[in-house]
Formats: sequence, structure tokens, C-alpha cells
Amino acid sequence: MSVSNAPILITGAGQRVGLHCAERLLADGHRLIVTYRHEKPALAALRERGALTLHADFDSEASILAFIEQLQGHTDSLRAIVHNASSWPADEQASDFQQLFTVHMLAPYLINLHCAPLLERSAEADIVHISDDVARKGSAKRPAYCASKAGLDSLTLSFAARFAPTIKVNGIAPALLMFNPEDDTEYRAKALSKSALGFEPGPQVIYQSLRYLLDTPYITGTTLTVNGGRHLK
Ligand SMILES: NC(=O)C1=CN([C@@H]2O[C@H](COP(=O)(O)OP(=O)(O)OC[C@H]3O[C@@H](n4cnc5c(N)ncnc54)[C@H](OP(=O)(O)O)[C@@H]3O)[C@@H](O)[C@H]2O)C=CC1
Ligand SMILES: Nc1nc2c(c(=O)[nH]1)N=C([C@H](O)[C@@H](O)CO)CN2
Repeated sequence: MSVSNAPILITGAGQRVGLHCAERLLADGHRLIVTYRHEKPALAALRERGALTLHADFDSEASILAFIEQLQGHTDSLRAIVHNASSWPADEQASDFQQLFTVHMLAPYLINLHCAPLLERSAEADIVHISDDVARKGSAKRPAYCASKAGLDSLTLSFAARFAPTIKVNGIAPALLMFNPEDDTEYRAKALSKSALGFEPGPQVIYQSLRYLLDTPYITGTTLTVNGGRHLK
């Protein structure tokens, strides 16, 4: 028996893009489960609007498996899983390598494998990996971050083939979406100059892409590029 109002899971939804998508999906009428690592003021509002907030730090196989067990205790179905949680070190060190691959690859890999049965109980089912356009060309400054996102793009292809036809698996690969408060004027100008469209789009372009993937039944194994035309410069 398929479940029509199964919840959507978004990881790392305490702030910025994940929070925006959580708010929009609640407004669309979806039931929602979000993960957070550090308590944030915005989480209280999500709870007031009915979202289930689960603490999760995807820093080891054990912690990821513990989250999965926690999740399975709260729901027996899922409409979608959005893998948004991510770390972006300002000054990447070799010591960051393991944690970047854990959050960007091991967490989506284990959650997808263990939670596929929950998705299978939903009439429509989607997995969406939030990647990064930088995987297209590499990153001299953040090679491990970039490689971990490239690996996530590969998981999109593999899980799309593995879970078809019951679960669609797609990705969204943004370039600049939102600056961070510490980004100075020079950095901001340089980042904006890297795209053909030249502006900071904000988190809504990820929600629009996510809505498109959730609503379109004939797309799987696809990663949407949302980069303002960086590849044209
Ligand atoms: N912002 C941008 O311009 C761009 C973003 N992207 C991608 O879009 C997505 C959203 O970006 P953005 O909103 O800026 O992301 P953030 O940098 O704001 O991080 C999102 C969340 O991930 C959580 N997180 C980080 N590490 C872990 C971990 N080990 N376990 C669990 N949660 C963790 C953080 O939790 P906490 O805060 O509690 O530590 C944070 O709230 C990301 O996947 C990002 O890589 C891609 C290109 C550009
Ligand atoms: N987890 C995060 N990943 C990324 C972020 C971020 O703030 N958090 N920011 C970027 C940059 O905007 C980059 O795309 C342009 O300089 C990339 N990934």
C-alpha cells in the first residue's frame, strides 16, 4: 500500500538554502523532517509549523547509522530525501578530507541504501543530491571538497540506475547562491564576475529546481546546472 502524504527529509536545514527549501515545502503542504547539527533560532519556527527536527552530525559511519535508526523510529515512509548538508572549509586542509567525504558521500550513500524501503512506500519517490558546479572543472583551492561533490554526482547516476523505476534520483549543481557574512567586497565582486548573469541568486533558485524535479515524472539520473552561466566565461 503506497502512502500519499509521506514526509520529505531535508538534511542540514537549520539555515540558508536548506532552511529556505524547508519553509517553501511546508508552505506547499508537505510533511517535513529536517536534520540539524547545531540548534538554530529558525528551527523553532519550523517546529511550530509542524516539522520534525532531528539532530544529526554526519561525521562518522556510526553517527550516520545512528541517525538512520532514529529516522526509522519516526516514520515508515518518505516522499523524498534532499541531501543538502554540507561543509565548505574557508581554508581547506588535508585534515578536512575525511569529513568532507563523510558528509558529502558516505551520508547520502548510507541514507539512500537504508531508507530506500521508506521511499518505496510512497506513490512518488525522489532523491535529490545538492552538489556543486565546481565539480565540472575542479578546484585548486578546495580539491577535497570538489572531489567529494564530484563523487556525489556519480552517486546520482548509480542510484538512479539502481532504484529505477520506483525512485527517481537527480542532482542540483549550483555555483554561487548566497554569500557568507564574512565574504568581503573584493571576494563578492570576483565571485559575481565568474558567471555570465553576474548576480547572487539566493536560495530560491534551489527550491525552484527542487520543485521541478519533484513534480516532473520523467527525469532521473540528471544533475541540473544552476550556475548563472559560469561555464560560458
Ligand atoms: N551557498 C552557496 O553559494 C552554494 C551552496 N552549494 C551547496 O548547496 C547546499 C546548501 O548550501 P548552504 O545553505 O550555503 O550550506 P551551509 O554551508 O549553510 O551548510 C548547510 C548545513 O549543513 C550542515 N552541516 C555541515 N556539516 C555537517 C555534518 N557533518 N553533519 C550534519 N550537518 C552538517 C550545517 O549545520 P550546522 O550549521 O548546524 O553546523 C549547515 O546548517 C550545500 O550542499 C552546498 O554545498 C553549492 C554551491 C554554492
Ligand atoms: N556548504 C557550502 N557549500 C558551498 C558554499 C557554502 O556557503 N556552503 N558556498 C559556495 C560558494 O558560494 C561558491 O559557489 C562560490 O564562491 C560553494 N559551496
